[in-house]
Amino acid sequence: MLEELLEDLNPSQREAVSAPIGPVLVLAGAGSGKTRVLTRRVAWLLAAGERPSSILAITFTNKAAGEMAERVRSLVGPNADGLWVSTFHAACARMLRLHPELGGLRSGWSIYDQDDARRLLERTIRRLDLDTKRFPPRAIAQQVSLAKARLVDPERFTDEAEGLYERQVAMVYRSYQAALAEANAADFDDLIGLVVEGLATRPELAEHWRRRFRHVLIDEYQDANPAQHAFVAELVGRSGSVFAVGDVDQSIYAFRGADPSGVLTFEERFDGAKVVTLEQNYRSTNAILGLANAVIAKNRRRYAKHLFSELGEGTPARRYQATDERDEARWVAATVREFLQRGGVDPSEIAVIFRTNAQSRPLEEAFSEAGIPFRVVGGVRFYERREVRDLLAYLRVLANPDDDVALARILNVPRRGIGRGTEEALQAAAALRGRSMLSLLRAEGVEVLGLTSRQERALRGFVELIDRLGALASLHRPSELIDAVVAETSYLEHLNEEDPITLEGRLENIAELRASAAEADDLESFLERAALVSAVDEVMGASGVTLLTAHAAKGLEFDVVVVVGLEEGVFPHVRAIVDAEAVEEERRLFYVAMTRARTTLVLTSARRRASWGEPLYNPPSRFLDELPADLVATTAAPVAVGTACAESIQRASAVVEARAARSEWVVGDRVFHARYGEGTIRRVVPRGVDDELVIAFHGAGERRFFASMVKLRRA
Ligand SMILES: Nc1ncnc2c1ncn2[C@@H]1O[C@H](COP(=O)(O)OP(=O)(O)OP(=O)(O)O)[C@@H](O)[C@H]1O
Ligand SMILES: [Mg+2]
Repeated sequence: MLEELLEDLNPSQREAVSAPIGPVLVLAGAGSGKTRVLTRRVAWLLAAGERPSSILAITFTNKAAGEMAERVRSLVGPNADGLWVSTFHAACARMLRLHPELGGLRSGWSIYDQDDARRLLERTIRRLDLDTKRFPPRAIAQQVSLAKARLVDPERFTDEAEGLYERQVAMVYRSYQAALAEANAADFDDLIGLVVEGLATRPELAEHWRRRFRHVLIDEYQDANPAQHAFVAELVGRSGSVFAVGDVDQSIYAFRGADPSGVLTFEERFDGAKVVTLEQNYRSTNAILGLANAVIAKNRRRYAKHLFSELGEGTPARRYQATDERDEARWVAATVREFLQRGGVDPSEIAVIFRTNAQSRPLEEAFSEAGIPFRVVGGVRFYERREVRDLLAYLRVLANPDDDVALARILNVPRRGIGRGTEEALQAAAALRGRSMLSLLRAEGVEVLGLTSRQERALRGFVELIDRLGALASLHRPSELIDAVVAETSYLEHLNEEDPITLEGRLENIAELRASAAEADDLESFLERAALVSAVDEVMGASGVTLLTAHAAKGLEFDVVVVVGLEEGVFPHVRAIVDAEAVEEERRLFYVAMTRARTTLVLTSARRRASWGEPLYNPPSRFLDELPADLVATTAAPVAVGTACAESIQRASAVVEARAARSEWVVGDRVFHARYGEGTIRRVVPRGVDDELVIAFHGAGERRFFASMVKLRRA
């Protein structure tokens, strides 16, 4: 069994996987099998007789966690139950869920995501009579978050504050923490910070968790921040079983407080650490590696390493210089179309990577025009849609009556005559008495607010509504609770009144929320999952070309990668170009983007780019100059390519139309999909020249595909 787990690994990978229990660091470049080695180590520990429940494996996204858990299960079978594979945040949230007192919380506590946190900060700033123009909530949120990443609490922040402005920020930070505590809530950064503090100050609980997690494994270690390092240290101590894998060249979160030096100081942090390096890349061709290595070599702050690949020389990167961002997007769409049609590449094997989210819009338009299925990662995310947030806010109040941010959101949604004046009176009275809004109303009645009788009636009606729903909360499953909220509040009528045109889409979202709630055992675990899903988690699953930022692309791999917008001021980002260190982080980001590609790399830029005011004429990115000329093939003049593209788009559309016209599938057909297995066609929705198929798979739930792109058999 143990031997089997080492079979398809190279000698260095084996050495890492089978290292004696104790601190191990695997330092290696992109695509060298770090994630694979980490997964294998988990399986190896299990095969060596360690209990699954003694293992905590940390991944960068919830999605990666799910995949890793699945891979471990396929390696060792069902005895992986009890194993925790999750992000730092999700692991800490779960610990706090089991032991709220570890973080000074009460049971039923809420997680505040970035949007909630910003709202609460805004309220705090106003309450302190500060100007939200001088103290923009978004910027203050960033500062508070950076402080928490370094475990700097309000006291230390105050001590370190210089000048009036910083002292005022410190004051905001302090009141914000107080407001969080009052609401029995923790923001994202607190999840880590509270656990670290708890482990350091509550010996009995610390003892429990140290005994529980004998082995901690961490992927993407270079992007852990000091709070996360402290968390690991609290759990495993100086000589415990910690297995970290990382690549300093892929450190891209310094701007959020990540501390890549943690990788370099691993040997100081842990006694008797074993360090393994990997040199063979199993992902990319030598052409792609040559390009990536040449670029990253320009960074001064790094440890040089060699990467080689046995996947052949490969083809040079294709390079295209567009006239503007529309031309760029169209050329990319046409090129992608060619890969799909002639190259036979699966759409899910193609990624278009950009520096900032806003760059996706012209690409989305061009892809739609060309009839290419695509998905955008990190657009308006599911859990950020209004109707989804509204319903979640109801559930949150039911789980945690002190959750004031959620309460404020639904106080007058749907409209029930509770105006701004009432809300402000309620907030002020609650703040004055140091309790949450709902608990104040329940304890002292609506009369304490000195409102008109009409306002009182509206507010009383609201409390009764929450009490009615609250009575159901303990008896019903989360999905049924959603139904009850929708029914009791006449929420659908409210949506219809607001905007009948978007109603259908919103209903679909509610149905999706309901479906995802149906998978959860209880309200709290459902709310926890909803709060922790990140943009990156929405990467995989559906078919279609993936459009995503370089940050979101970390850890993933695709056959074809197109990196767009390679211009000074775009990539590297305009905020970075004046600062040598920031440029190095941008270069690492470009390195991450390029090394996602297995066989084909395409690099584009635009001469002119629309912006808020005047169009920008940015010179090509300095990174392009750093590429070895023999590994780049500049494509023909735009005009010629343009014509070729137009033809190929026409050809492609004809194919799509022909296929759609056949309308092969009808609702109720039973089908077989290579990846998801057997399923039934639930809906066929016309989308332009193509049909969208909604298929319910027995094993994999509901998935959507474009009829012309998905390969199905009749089952
Ligand atoms: N010994 C091996 N034999 C065959 N394939 C391998 C081997 N090691 C790794 N691979 C494959 O190489 C690819 C890259 O591996 P993996 O994703 O683990 O690399 P990584 O170092 O984590 O990359 P990144 O730095 O981008 O996160 C994967 O498809 C993996 O399955
Ligand atoms: Mg990896």
